[in-house]
Amino acid sequence: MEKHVAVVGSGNMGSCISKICALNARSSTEFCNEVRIWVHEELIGEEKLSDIINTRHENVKYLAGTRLPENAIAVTDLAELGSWADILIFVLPQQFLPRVLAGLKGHTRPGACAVSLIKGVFAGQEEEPMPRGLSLLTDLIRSNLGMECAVLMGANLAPEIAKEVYCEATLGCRDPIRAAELKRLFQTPYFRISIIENEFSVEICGALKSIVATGAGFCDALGFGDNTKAAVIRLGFMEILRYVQRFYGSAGVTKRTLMQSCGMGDIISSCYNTKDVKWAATRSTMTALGRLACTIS
Ligand SMILES: NC(=O)C1=CN([C@@H]2O[C@H](COP(=O)(O)OP(=O)(O)OC[C@H]3O[C@@H](n4cnc5c(N)ncnc54)[C@H](O)[C@@H]3O)[C@@H](O)[C@H]2O)C=CC1
Ligand SMILES: O=C(CO)COP(=O)(O)O
Repeated sequence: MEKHVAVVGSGNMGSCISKICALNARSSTEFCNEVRIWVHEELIGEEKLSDIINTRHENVKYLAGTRLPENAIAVTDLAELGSWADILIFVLPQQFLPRVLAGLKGHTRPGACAVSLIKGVFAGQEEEPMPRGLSLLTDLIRSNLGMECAVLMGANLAPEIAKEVYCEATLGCRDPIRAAELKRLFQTPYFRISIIENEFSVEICGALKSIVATGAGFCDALGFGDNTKAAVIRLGFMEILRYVQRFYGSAGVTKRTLMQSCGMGDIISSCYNTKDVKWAATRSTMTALGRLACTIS
């Protein structure tokens, strides 16, 4: 039976991965030709974004200039999507995940699985019906939807993937048969997938690299050069290693994972060109942090 593939999220990266999956599905007998993308509906002028994607085959807001395959179909009903999909690929900013999971809960197919591309951790607040404190985003997906969840992380700047410029990604998946299936869904000549069995290790790398990228952005804001930034990257990398050994030693995060695209690769690209580094590098961020430091001291 052909598997139904759904991408939950239609931003920069969601559109890129939809394009990849739709092209791979088109030339495969393993996956259903139609790949559905869940769009958080918004108006672009007078037109709905989902209508624009389905008629012009371009996500004009989040990935303008890239043609999406015609078998990538935008949808807006989460429950209907959940009831249809065998593989749910989550790729949306983490703050929206709880609401999206609530919309999918109770509307999933038996035997369906998930893959998360979302980088970060969930910080639960008291008033939310979610766990308090820090949780892995994949644990939220597993516990809310009752399905296995793999991860796909790497040095994967969406605008470059959209131009089909070579990059690598790491698939964290403990089940070797599912890992091979997902690799067939995601891999292209310009998007090369390596498999690591330890899902947790891949996910935690994607979460922690943002802290290092923020440090690299502060270097930019302070006018430090590339030597200092290289030191921040090296020290940040060592700190990630120490952090995971100290807090998750038994979870088996190894240097092998850290040397993959999800580790070393993502830290390098993120310290030069992500929203994290750009945010940290702005003068207003530095001014706000300076004020905060004065308040604390
Ligand atoms: N695994 C990987 O290698 C990569 C992962 N990412 C991750 O993918 C995630 C998504 O990033 P992008 O696609 O760049 O996002 P983006 O910043 O381009 O797009 C924002 C998305 O949020 C949606 N949105 C806005 N308001 C919403 C709401 N109230 N509810 C639900 N959705 C809403 C928008 O429709 C849009 O799809 C992030 O967590 C990012 O870290 C990004 C690049 C590579
Ligand atoms: O992790 C990322 C790319 O690898 C995400 O980058 P942005 O946050 O700039 O979208």
